[in-house]
Amino acid sequence: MYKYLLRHKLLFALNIIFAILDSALNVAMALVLKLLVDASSSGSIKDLKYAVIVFLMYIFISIIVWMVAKVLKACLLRRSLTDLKNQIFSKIIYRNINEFNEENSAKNISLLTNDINILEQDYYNNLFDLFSNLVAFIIATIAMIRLNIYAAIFVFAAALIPIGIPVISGKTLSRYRNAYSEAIGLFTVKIKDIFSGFEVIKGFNIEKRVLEDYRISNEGAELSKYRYNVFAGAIDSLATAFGFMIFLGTMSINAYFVITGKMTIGLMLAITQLMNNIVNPLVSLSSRLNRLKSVKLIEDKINDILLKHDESDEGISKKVFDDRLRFYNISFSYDGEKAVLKNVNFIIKKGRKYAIVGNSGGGKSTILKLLLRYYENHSGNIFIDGIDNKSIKAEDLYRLVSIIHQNIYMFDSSIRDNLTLFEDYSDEAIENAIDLSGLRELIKSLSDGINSPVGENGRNLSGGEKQRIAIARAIIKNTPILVIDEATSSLDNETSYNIENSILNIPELTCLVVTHKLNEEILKKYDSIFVLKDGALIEQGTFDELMERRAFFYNLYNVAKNGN
Ligand SMILES: Nc1ncnc2c1ncn2[C@@H]1O[C@H](COP(=O)(O)OP(=O)(O)OP(=O)(O)O)[C@@H](O)[C@H]1O
Repeated sequence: MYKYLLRHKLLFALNIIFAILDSALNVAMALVLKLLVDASSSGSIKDLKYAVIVFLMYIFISIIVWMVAKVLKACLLRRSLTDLKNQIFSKIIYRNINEFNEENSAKNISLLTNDINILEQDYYNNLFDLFSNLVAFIIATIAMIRLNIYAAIFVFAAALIPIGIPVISGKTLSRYRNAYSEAIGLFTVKIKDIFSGFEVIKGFNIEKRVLEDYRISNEGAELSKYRYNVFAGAIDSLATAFGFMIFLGTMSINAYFVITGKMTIGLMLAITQLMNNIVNPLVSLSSRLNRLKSVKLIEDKINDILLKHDESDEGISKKVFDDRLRFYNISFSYDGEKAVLKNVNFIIKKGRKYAIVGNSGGGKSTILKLLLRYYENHSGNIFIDGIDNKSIKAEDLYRLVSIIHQNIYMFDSSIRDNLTLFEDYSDEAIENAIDLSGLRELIKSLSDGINSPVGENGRNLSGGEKQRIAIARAIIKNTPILVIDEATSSLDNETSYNIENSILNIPELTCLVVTHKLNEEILKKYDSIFVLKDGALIEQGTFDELMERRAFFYNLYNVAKNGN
C-alpha cells in the first residue's frame, strides 16, 4: 500500500523533508527551554532577552513548518487515496460479469468506503506518524546522550518494556480489527438490501421485521467496533502508564543530579523534554505497529482485487458475425447439483429470428446468460462462427451481442443518456431507435423531451416505458446479434406486438428472443422456435410445424391462448 505514497515523488520528498524539520523542531524545544531557564537562573537580563528572542523565532519557524507539513501530508494522502480508490474501482469495473456476480456488490461498496477510511487512519496516518516519531527519536537520543549519558541509559532500559506490548497483543488486535471490518461489510450489505426492497417492505407491512433485522446487524457492527476500541484503548492505556513510569524514574534521577549540584535546572528541563521525544515514540510504537498490523486483512482484500489478472482485454479478437452461432452439448448447473440445462443443442443462423419458449424455470434466461458469459462453468461449447465464446475478448463479445433484460437498470440521468449510455451516436441513429422502440409518443409528451430526467433507477417512468428505453438502448448499440429476455412483458399486447414486429423486421439482425407471450401472429414471424422443458430442448420448428406436432408446445400455446 505504501507504493501509492511513492507514486508522487516530489510530494513524497517534500513530506519527508518537512517531517524531519517538524521533528527536529520538537526536539529543539528542549534546547530553547534550557536556554530560557538557564538565563533566568543566571540573573543576566541580556541572556534573558537573547533567550526570549530565540524562543519567539522558534515559535515563528515552528508555526510555518507545522502548517506546511500538514498541508503537504493532506495533499499526499489525498492523491494516494484517490489513486488507490481509482485503481480498485477500475479493477472491479473491468471484471468479467461472472466474477462480479460471485460477490455481493455491497461488499465492494464497503471496501471503497469503510475499509479505505480504516486504511487511511490506521495505515497511512500511522506511517507518517511512525516516520516523524523515528526522526524525533533519533535526534532526541543523540541530544540526550550528549547532555547526560546516565539519564539516557535509564530511559532506554525502561523503554524496552512498552516495546514488547505489540508483540503480545498484535494478533488479538488484528482479530478484532478484522471482525470489525467484516461486520461493517455485512452491515452495508444489509442496508443496501433494505433500501433496494423499500417498496416491498412498505407494501407488505414488514417494517417491524426489517427494523429488527437492521437492529441486529447494526448492533453487531457497533459491538465489533466497540470490542476493537476497548482492546486498542486498553493497550494504549497500558503503554501510556509505562510512559509515566519512565517519566517518573527519569525525573527522580535528574532531581538527584540537581540536588547534588551535577545538573542545572535548565538541563533537567531539557532532558525531561527530550525524554518525551524518546519515550513517546517508543510508547506509541506499540500501538502504531499494532494498528499497522491490524489492517492486514483489509490490505489482503485490496491486494486480492488489485493483483487479479485483468482478463477483459485478453482473448481472440472477433469483430464481425459472419455465419452462425451454435450451442453444442450445453449442460449447466448454478449450484453444481440441480441441472438447469441438459445437453442443449441448436444452431442460429445469421440474420434469422428465433424464439425460446417453455415452462417457467425451464432454463430459457440461462441460455442467454451463458451466451453472454455471465457464467462460464458449463460443459459443452457455445460457438460464434466456430470460436468458443469463452475465448473471445469480452469487449468484442459485447460488441457482437447485446441483451435486453427483464430487469432494466436506468441511470439517474436523462432519457437521452439512458438511450445512448453516454456514448456519441448520430441524431439519425437515436431517432431510428426512438421510432423502433415506440418511444416517440412519450418523448413528445414530455416538456424536456429526450432530455427529461428519468429519476433514480427510472422512477419517473412506467415499467413499459423503461422497457422501451431498454429496447432503444439495444437497437442503438447496433450489434449484429440481439438477445431479448422477456423485454415486452410490461407492455400492452398492441405495443408489444408493434415493437417486436419492428425488431423482427430488421433484416440483417440476428435475434434470439425469450418470450412468454405466445401470440400466433408474432410467433409465425420467427424462423424457428426452440421449446425448452426443464432444461432440455424438446422441440424445435416453425410455429406451424410445432402446432402440427400437437406435443408440448401445442399444449403450452393452447393453455396461454385460453388463459388470455
Ligand atoms: N443465479 C441463480 N442461482 C441459482 N439458481 C438459479 C439462478 N438463476 C436461475 N436459477 C434457477 O435456474 C432455473 C432456470 O432459471 P431461468 O431463469 O433460466 O428460467 P426461465 O426459463 O427463464 O424461467 P422464467 O420463464 O420463469 O423466467 C430455475 O430453477 C431458477 O430457479
